[in-house]
Amino acid sequence: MDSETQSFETLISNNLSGRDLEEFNRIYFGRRDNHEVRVKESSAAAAREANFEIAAYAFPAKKEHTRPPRIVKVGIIQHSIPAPTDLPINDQKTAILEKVKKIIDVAGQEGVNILCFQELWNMPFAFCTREKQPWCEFAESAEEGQTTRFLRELAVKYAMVIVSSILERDEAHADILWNTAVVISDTGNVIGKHRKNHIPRVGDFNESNYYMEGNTGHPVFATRYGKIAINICFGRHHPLNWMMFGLNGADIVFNPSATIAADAGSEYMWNIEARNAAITNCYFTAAINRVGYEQFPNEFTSADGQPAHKDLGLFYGSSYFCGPDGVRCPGLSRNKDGLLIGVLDLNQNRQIRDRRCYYMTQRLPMYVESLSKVVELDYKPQVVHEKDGK
Ligand SMILES: NC(=O)NCCC(=O)O
Repeated sequence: MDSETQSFETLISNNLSGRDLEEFNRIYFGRRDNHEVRVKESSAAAAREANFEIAAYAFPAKKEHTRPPRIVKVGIIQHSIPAPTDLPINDQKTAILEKVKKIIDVAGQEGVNILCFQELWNMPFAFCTREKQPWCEFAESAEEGQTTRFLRELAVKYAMVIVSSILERDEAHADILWNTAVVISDTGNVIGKHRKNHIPRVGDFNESNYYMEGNTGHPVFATRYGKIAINICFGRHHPLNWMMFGLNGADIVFNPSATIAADAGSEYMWNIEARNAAITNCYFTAAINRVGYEQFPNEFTSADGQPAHKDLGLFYGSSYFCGPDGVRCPGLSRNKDGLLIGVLDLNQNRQIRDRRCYYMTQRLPMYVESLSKVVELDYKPQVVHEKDGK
């Protein structure tokens, strides 16, 4: 699919209809009817005006006798960078904040309770360049930086929890950088932060030149609306990363990402990974990707003998939600900004756990024993060979 392809879903709906489309939906998404939820006319109008897509889907649970429903409205935003990357840093950042504020306002009007952006949403994804200047200047304090201050106000205004993935400047520790998700409460306080656990070393994703693997473990943040966690981008290839957030009690795990169609990002894997994590860990997942091309002033190479270039390739958007039963909703487009809203009944998590018993059958002690052997220097892989060719 090239950058002109609007989305996987439009490819399907342009070519299937009626019973065939229903059957496709049943087999691929997990349900015939996607449970689309109507957004307010004013939200649709604001989205048209600001040129972004808006869509909402419900993920209901069965009615229970002993617990009321736990319905949470969750919003995810994907967006392209609006300003050229050769503008002064502050101008670029202001342009992004102004653009995304229009989408946040619509999320607020829709009553979104928890909102999450794409990875490093307030800057271009410049790590492909390997240049330290000027890109390191985008870094900010997680607690007191411009972006957190900007979001605190909006969090209070809309009584919204906001998850904001930024390049963190750790002033308390010699000014080093981290790739950090900041969790801002609906009270405006910073509840805490999580630093990216798995840093890519693939293709043009040269992030390891800028920051190290995170040191915050697998925190789950207890918000007014539910327990949430953040598995930042490359961590989606690591099942144990997803697993730990589940073991710590997450209801919803966000996967703010910056990924491209080429091998390094692998668009065909995007649809599977956050979905598989939702299934195996019996929680909701929300996968969020950047959109568009980001052109940098200087050429860089990929160390693969191919010509130097100035962009990473297309960030293909396609953000989506998946429920603990593995049912997912249609994704946002591949080439347009968007706000996707999931109306999630968190009761579904326990209902699926009771039904499928994946936690009960997990065998953690067996894996603890095996893994503790694997990390030993003299580990011998458990491979059984045929004896003497007999
Ligand atoms: N941002 C990031 O970790 N990207 C790495 C490529 C990928 O696996 O998506």
